[in-house]
Amino acid sequence: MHRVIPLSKRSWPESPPVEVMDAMKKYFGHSTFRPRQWEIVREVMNGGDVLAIMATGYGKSVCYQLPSLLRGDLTIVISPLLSLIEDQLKGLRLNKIRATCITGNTSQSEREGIEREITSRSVHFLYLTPEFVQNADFFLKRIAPYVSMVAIDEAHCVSQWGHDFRSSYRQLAKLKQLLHPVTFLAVTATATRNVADDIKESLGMRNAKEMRTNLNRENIFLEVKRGTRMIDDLTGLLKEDKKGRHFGGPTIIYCQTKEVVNEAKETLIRAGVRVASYHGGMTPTARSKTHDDFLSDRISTVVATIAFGMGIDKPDVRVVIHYGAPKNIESFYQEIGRAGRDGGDSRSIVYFTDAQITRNRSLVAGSVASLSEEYRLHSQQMGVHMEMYLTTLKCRRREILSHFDSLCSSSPKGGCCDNCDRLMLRSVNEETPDLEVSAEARAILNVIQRVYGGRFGGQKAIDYVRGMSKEEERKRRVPNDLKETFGVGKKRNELWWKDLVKQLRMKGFIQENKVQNGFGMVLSVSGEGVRWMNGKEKLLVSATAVQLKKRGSERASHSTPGVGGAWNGGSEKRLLGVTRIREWKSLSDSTPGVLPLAPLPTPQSMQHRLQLQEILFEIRNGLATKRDVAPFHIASNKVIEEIAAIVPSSVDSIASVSDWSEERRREFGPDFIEACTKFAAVTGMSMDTDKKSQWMLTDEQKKKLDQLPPTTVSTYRVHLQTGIKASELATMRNLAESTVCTHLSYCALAGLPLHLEALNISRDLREAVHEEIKNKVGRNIRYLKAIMECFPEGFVDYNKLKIVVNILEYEYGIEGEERGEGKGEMEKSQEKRERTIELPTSSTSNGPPAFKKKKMGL
Ligand SMILES: Nc1ncnc2c1ncn2[C@@H]1O[C@H](COP(=O)(O)OP(=O)(O)OP(=O)(O)O)[C@@H](O)[C@H]1O
Repeated sequence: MHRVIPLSKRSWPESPPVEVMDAMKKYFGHSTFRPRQWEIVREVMNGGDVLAIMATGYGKSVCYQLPSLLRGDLTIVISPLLSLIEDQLKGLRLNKIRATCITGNTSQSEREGIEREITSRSVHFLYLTPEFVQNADFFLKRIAPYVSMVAIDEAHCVSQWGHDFRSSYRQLAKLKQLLHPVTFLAVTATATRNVADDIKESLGMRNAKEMRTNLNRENIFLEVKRGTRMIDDLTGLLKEDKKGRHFGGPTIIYCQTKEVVNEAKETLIRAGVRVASYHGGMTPTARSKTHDDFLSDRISTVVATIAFGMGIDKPDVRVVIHYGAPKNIESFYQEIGRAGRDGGDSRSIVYFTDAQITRNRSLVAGSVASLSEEYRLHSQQMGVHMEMYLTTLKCRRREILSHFDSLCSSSPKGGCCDNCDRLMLRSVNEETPDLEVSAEARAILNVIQRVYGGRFGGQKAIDYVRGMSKEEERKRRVPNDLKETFGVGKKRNELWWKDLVKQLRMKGFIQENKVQNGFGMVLSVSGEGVRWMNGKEKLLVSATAVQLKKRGSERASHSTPGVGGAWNGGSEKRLLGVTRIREWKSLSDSTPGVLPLAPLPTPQSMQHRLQLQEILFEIRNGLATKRDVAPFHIASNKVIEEIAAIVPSSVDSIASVSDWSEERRREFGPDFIEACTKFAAVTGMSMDTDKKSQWMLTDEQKKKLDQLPPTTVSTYRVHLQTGIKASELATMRNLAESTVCTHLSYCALAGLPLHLEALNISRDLREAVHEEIKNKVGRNIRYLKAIMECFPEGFVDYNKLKIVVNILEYEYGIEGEERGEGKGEMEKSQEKRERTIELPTSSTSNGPPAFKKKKMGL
């Protein structure tokens, strides 16, 4: 054990000192902190309580484990699930860190043993369930002198505002008294303003610092599809290779009921997928087998109810499918957050039907009926945001992020969602415009509330404003002002009004209430709706397809700049002119500024690298079985890929592998080194290739690369090192060819050099595209389709076109940006471009999709 430094005796500096960085490298293998991690660690080590709201898979464990490792004292970790606790303990023990747990299954004698370990200061982490804490006052008082911190994982469970309320979490505040003095660190990925305030209040940490990271999980691509037949929907996503049929990597499929779980499992078994199920109707042993088989890659897919939510800690889940409309946006964010915790590209796909949305609404209305108004509205809001996510034609990512932070300051980037992709590949601006509906909204709200008294569904109110004869009788019985409302909306069709009612419900102006002792729901106007009705504020909604139909002439003109929700900059994005302001350099150009690359690997050496990777994966899996842990506990996929690239011959050359702790490197490194040495002897592969020596970029180029999303960086790294074709690159990255080409187009826009020959992009093609842009589309490069239509079929495809257009944008600049003549001006223009990459302004596929800060309410 380390020496114990009493809590108050040391003040930790703003930048992590060397000993902290050494511990980070030693225990976690990380060379840097992610933003806010050190701030959080520092604050709790200086004795302050913290509520940390960090994206799923961001690295909360570092925050609550590092303090005890540095100070050599004891942290109690409260964790909601036994499976999570077991996973954490396995990971810590492999690092030779003393950690233990007490759960309902711990015997009295085991508890006494643990207490002895604590009092002899030979344990760093004690994991407890909140249920255990409820009845353990005497035990906790006895160990109090040894505890310096309490970490509360999944802290949103404290709050009734949240999606996963656990009453036992509310008892945790007593730990402050029982263990006094003690620091609290509460961590969660899902806390809105209300939830955050409630957590602090309920845990008695009113003075806690609240620290938030960006919640955007940009490595998860978001897609939504209409559900059809299960067999078609699910099997249509399958891929086949030597590992059999799978969804492109470890996959979780969430279903709403265990019946659907079983049906999906049977469907996939018949399709040849290695799959198992997980739901509340199974025995704990059967559930635990599914969990273990999934962690150990014996099965590729788990079909589960949401019971499989927080408990899964597998870093390389590539796909999360929701088969059926999810109920609320907060649980949904947690569930899709199971994907891509290793930072790799991942997908979230939802299949839904309208009937499922209606059923969910009815369930929520039923379950919240007994709650107070504020909780009821919040619960309904979580459902409304989910519905908006499913049905929006705009960016889905923004829809999620704005639920947690209405002032969200993150700007979604490329590889974002199906809607952004759709909007990229268009020939005119098809962004849905905002529509002013103040008069119509006031009319229908008035009718719902005053004509029908909140006792009917929406149909009667719609018929009333449309002046339908079946509701005429009603007109005679209402005050005069309401008589006039009869028929005011007859110019709009029924679907138009239905969409408006839905929009008002989504805005929170209309509330749905379940019919008592019956089926269906009735509508009333919420307090917020009444406030708006009585005010003078205008109401803008994002027009639906039906609402647009009525506005044919307006529709043609809605490509006017400025109209169009989140999308930036109207319909035009014109190349500056015909003179290059700077030259974009290919890797084959021997122009100064691009350093020569190390010789590119031959196809044979690439083949060898892949073979070695497979051998190393096998070794890892063998070690995991022997140790009864999951393969990722031994080494992550990324670590294996790095080792296969280095081909180490000694412990020294394995030292540069990142995110691999010292203890793991020491213990498992020799097995991998031995395999590499044998393989190199047979194949003649060169050994000890320092991965860094393959980075031939200038410092300035590296800086630009750092500003791009991590998935783009990974694609670029492989492209740079291998110079292989886009199709091969896609296979290697396990991505679609269009995705890797989009990544490369971002690099081109950032001025980073590419292997253009490998991508089959000639100078002639670049010039031909430039000519057409100048002559036929008025230098407007916003819509790729319009450019594509200038060429005969088959001349160029979208993948090449998006790269070429971005090269041209880099070389010629964009109207409205400064055009520099001298060096200083050029640099200014360059700086501006760098900002563009951070906060992209393009809405076509020639750059990451753009989001207008103002429109996002940023
Ligand atoms: N500073 C860092 N540098 C590199 N990788 C990091 C860093 N911090 C954490 N990670 C990696 O991030 C991944 C997720 O970490 P961790 O399990 O702590 O996430 P989490 O926030 O608890 O996730 P969840 O919300 O899903 O429970 C791990 O693979 C971890 O190694």
